[in-house]
Amino acid sequence: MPEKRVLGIEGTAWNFSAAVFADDLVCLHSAPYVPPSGGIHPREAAQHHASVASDVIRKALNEAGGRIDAVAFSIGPGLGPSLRIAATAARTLSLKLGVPLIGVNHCVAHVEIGRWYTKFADPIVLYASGANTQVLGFLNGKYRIFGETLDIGLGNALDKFARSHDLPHPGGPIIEDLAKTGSYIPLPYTVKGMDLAFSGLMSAAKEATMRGASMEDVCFSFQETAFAMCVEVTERALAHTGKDEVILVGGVGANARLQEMLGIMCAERGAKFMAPPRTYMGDNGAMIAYTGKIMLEAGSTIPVSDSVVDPGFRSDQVDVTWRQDAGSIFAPGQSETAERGAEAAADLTGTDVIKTRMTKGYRVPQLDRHLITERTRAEARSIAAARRAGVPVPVIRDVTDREIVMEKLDGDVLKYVINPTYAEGAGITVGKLHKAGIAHGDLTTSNMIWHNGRVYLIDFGLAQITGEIEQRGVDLHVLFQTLESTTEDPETLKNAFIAGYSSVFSQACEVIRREHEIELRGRYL
Ligand SMILES: C[C@@H](O)[C@H](NC(=O)OP(=O)(O)OC[C@H]1O[C@@H](n2cnc3c(N)ncnc32)[C@H](O)[C@@H]1O)C(=O)O
Ligand SMILES: [Fe+2]
Repeated sequence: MPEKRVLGIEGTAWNFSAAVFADDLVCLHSAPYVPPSGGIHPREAAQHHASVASDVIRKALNEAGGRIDAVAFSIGPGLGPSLRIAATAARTLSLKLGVPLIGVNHCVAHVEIGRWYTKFADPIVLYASGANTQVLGFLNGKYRIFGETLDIGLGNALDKFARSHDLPHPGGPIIEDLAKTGSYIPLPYTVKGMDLAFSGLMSAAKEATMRGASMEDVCFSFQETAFAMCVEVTERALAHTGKDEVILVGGVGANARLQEMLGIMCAERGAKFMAPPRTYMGDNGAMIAYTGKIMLEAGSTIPVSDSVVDPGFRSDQVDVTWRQDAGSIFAPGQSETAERGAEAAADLTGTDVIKTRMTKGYRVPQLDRHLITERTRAEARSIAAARRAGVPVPVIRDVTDREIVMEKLDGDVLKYVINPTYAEGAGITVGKLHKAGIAHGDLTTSNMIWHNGRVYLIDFGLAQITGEIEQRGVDLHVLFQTLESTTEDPETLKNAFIAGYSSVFSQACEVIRREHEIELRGRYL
């Protein structure tokens, strides 16, 4: 049987693009919209798309020649007016040619073109684009989001900063160029568990230039800070899932420094790293054509009546019908004598645990030193405070610049053995912690140990002593995301956790409400 040929149409934002995979040839044609001034204007972008659509599509079809078996298009997420132009073109062609229609999730298409190019079967994906920044991994039929931006996408943060200095859109590539001759100045580094935030960094970058720092230095430091945040979260997802491949996709992925940093992180961990070339990195029709093709082979077509665009369509909502594998879930059991997490190594050979924070070759030395010392100190302070408040945590014996010596706990790590009883126990422990005014900052099941009938918390490296509801909400959000991305029945476990949490903490309702808000905020808007 000849290979299926699918026309893919992309038009979510700045690029109107169409492609067909025809045997070994990728017939790809694009017409980018370049705003005359300022950022992307949704209505103008849509007008641009409407004016180039038939020409771009005709070119791709002509080059491919012959039959087309289906028409695929980006159904979301993206800018409403632009999405509708591409959808209308796709519906019209599907009816005219009498072939099925396929609605492709744009984010998942970024992932799939990356998998196609790299041939990596089950990678952790850093997807960094204008509107989105997510760390994804496949598990049981869905791409799970391990971490994502809680405010704006990394590309938008770079573009907005560039625009505030009257640089043309898109700012990302210009910043990359300016950064080449810059030096490091400290800017805010925001990682909350597995999630990221960029708007504070962008504002601080603007302020730094207003105070007289050079554009080169600020661009360099903006990149170093933002990219280190992304790489850190990617490494956390690798450590948590035990996967051993990483790919980088999305427009910001074209950045050579980001590629270099991910490459260094992977080399240090013994993982494989690859990124597709620029053509397939930013928005393009080939990613829709390819994803459309594998969706067609899996039977995932839609009637025209179901082809309404969804500007808020999330990557984790997609049923990945075309992957038969389960996706690996957990790191294989670690050794009895040493454990290596994303940022620290624990020596378990003695009667105590010695936790040492590791230098990361992907970070500039100043940032590396700063993060290591800060986190070691903060961790020791928070563990001591938690202990005083009666929260189950290990006893601390000694602290240096990068080392903490603490009591060794025998027991099961919840990541491997979670059940409703343990989840309720986790709720009680976290409730006590939050009541004591401490937010953990990295509340995953890897950091919980069932010991003597209670859940003990470890790894306070990102903890904060704070009265804020927000930080507690982020804690629950990180935990719930972990349960969703790594367990079969997250709802039961969440409910058990909430029961325990509410039994010891009077502000539980307020925090749970805030967690819902945070989840909504993380969505593409
Ligand atoms: C929903 C969809 O419309 C959206 N697409 C999107 O944002 O376009 P994409 O082509 O994936 O990414 C564009 C972003 O990628 C940035 N970019 C491009 N080249 C860059 C470079 N060399 N360094 C840094 N950023 C770069 C641009 O500044 C811009 O912010 C998305 O995937 O979120
Ligand atoms: Fe995109």
